Amino acid sequence: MSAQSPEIATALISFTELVGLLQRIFVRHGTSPEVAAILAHNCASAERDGAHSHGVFRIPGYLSTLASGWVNGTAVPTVSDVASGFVRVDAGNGFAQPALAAARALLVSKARSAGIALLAIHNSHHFAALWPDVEPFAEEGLVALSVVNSMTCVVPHGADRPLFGTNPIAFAAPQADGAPIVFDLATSAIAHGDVQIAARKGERLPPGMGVDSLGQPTQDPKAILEGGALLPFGGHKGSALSMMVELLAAALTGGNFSFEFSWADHPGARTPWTGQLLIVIDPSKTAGQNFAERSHELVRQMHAAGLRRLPGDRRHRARAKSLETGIELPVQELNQLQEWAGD
Ligand SMILES: NC(=O)C1=CN([C@@H]2O[C@H](COP(=O)(O)OP(=O)(O)OC[C@H]3O[C@@H](n4cnc5c(N)ncnc54)[C@H](OP(=O)(O)O)[C@@H]3O)[C@@H](O)[C@H]2O)C=CC1
Ligand SMILES: O=C(O)C1=NCCCC1
Repeated sequence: MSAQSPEIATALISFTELVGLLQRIFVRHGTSPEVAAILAHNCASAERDGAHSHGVFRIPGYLSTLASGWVNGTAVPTVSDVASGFVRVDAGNGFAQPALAAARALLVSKARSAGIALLAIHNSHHFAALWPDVEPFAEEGLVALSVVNSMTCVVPHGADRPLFGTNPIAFAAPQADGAPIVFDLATSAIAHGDVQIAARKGERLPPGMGVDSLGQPTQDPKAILEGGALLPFGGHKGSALSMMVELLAAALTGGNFSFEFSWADHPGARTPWTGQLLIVIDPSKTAGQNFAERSHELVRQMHAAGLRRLPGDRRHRARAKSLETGIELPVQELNQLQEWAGD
């Protein structure tokens, strides 16, 4: 997540301008205006927060995927109110974020009345950071947890070949007198996007991230991308969490496991066709209005214990800077975006 290197010419663009630019790109490449608005906001938010592996870096992957016919950019999600605390969405082979948007009001009203509600999305593609899916719930005083599975590229701990996806887990909780507490982490030692960025920059990875095509440990990102694989974070522990993500995001939703789809017939396709699960809790039903105070107290004690950085702090710093001065993009990248938008 490093800043742009000084020798690359950069330009500044406001968050609103970037959202508009990305929106025009998506529409021009085959999405509906509604889908474009959601994806553009998501992608620009990642760039604004310095989450570069899931910001504008992802645009070529979105466009080649749309061009391949693998994903339906105009899909209209089908929301089913299946049980008191359970909402199901068929994303119609479209993106996961519009499916979440379509079910959001029902999910929140169920969580507020029952105390907890679950959203199961299937037949969906998630190509983005996961924190934008949970953070807004915490801004409304709710606790949210989400998991999504991706594509086979991680060797389960103790196995011989890749099976799991990079399978992130994101969590958000409200905090009194502070931004929501949010973390979002891949269950692989490193996100696939960061391996691609390292390969593009010609950088080596730290040890313990992946293996080459012969299963030997490697720090070369290209060896991981070209026939190699990633490892779970924390050995058997991350592997167990990744397995849990496969179960919750795929088996429980009706989506594909990370190993159950293939891009072979759709050259250019990059988006995982899987599932996503969200659990939303209204803490006022369990801990009373006290929850946000309690989470603040935890943060206070963590700081008192010497903690300098909480998950989310780096993003919030990047966000504040982006909103103050604009989002910094390499000029070449900005020109390319404008060309794709037909500007
Ligand atoms: N859609 C998909 O299928 C997939 C998406 N992804 C996305 O990739 C992104 C990157 O994932 P990943 O590489 O695992 O993320 P990181 O390892 O960069 O960060 C994971 C979490 O830990 C926090 N953190 C990082 N360093 C520290 C530190 N020193 N002290 C305290 N907290 C820290 C981060 O906060 P902060 O953000 O503030 O740095 C973040 O919440 C995620 O947004 C994820 O959703 C990953 C896999 C698949
Ligand atoms: O960075 C990753 O890992 C992924 N991001 C988007 C979807 C595929 C996996």
